[in-house]
Amino acid sequence: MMALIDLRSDTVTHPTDEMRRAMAAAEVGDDVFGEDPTINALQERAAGLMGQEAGLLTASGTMSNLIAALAWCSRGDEMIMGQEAHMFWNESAGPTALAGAQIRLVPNDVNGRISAQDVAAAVRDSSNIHVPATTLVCLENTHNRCSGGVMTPQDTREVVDVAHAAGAAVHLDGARIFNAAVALEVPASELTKDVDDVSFCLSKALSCPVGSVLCGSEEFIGKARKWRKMVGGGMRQAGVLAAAGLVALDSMVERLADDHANARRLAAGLANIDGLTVDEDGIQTNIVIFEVDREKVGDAREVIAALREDGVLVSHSRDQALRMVTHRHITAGDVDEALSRVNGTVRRMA
Ligand SMILES: Cc1ncc(COP(=O)(O)O)c(CN[C@H](C(=O)O)[C@H](C)O)c1O
Repeated sequence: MMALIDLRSDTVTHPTDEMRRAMAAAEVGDDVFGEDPTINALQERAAGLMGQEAGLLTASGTMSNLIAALAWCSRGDEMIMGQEAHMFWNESAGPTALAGAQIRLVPNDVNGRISAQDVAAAVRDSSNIHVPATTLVCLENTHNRCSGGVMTPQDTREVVDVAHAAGAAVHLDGARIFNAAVALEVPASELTKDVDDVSFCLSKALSCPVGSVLCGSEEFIGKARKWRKMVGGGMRQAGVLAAAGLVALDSMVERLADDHANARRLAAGLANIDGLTVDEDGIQTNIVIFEVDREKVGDAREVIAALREDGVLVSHSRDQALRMVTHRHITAGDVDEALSRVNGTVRRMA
């Protein structure tokens, strides 16, 4: 039985042995009372890395993003985000359904950035009784549906300045913020200190089993903690999870460069397969989105099924586009083997 090569997402990563040891040994307490010492240590460490005052452990990136919408938006407000945002495509309309905020989409560029000009043009004049107030602008760095593209500190500051001038807060969906920091060779805080709050995922490329950390001002985190409780996110002895997060922040950030090198290797190989199209120069981090020629190869979802038969797991991005994501379980050798299998699959289908 050939070993599966799982390139669906970096969410498939398993905790390291060091994480498991730390989880078993973690000091714990009741976090609803704020008494779990390991969670408190993680939240403090995370806030420092983000250049923010405080942090809050959440169950997922989706929960973090929802809590940010609940904390910043009132019912009937409007929040701006990119048309390819994860918060728009993959979070079950939570910000609208539960925060009661209308979503206003602006264009993402090829790297997933939204421009200060487009945000300025989208901000509403709520002095008009017909018009909702724009109270939140959401950024995403790196960008999932835009091939892991990164925003620089300058890109971020330009949008923050426009949002603040309009009286709106800025939430950064930083699920993969450490991938951006490593790709840009800057401290993560350079990408996060100017926004009003930021969430990053422990459970993706950092390889923890669960969790994200939402960071912001003391005042914001105080509100966020109550919203988290309301959505059922209050936790008890979750220091066993936070312990993995502390190990991740110590040992799993620098190695992200390996994932980025493997993503570039993957893209270079895919570019050489007739019937597939990929923007090799656009690969900045660990996500590779590529197009499948419908006439030459077939329907994208049929290709996913055929690749699974040949031992390669990939995810669907949009239309004829598929997505591969590198992570700690994927070596350069796995990339080469996956490319060989993909080539065989594509030739079999053509
Ligand atoms: C930018 C961004 N923000 C938020 C989330 C949500 O994180 P979780 O709720 O899965 O922890 C994700 C997860 N992304 C997952 C993936 O990439 O496989 C799926 C698509 O939901 C994300 O990519």
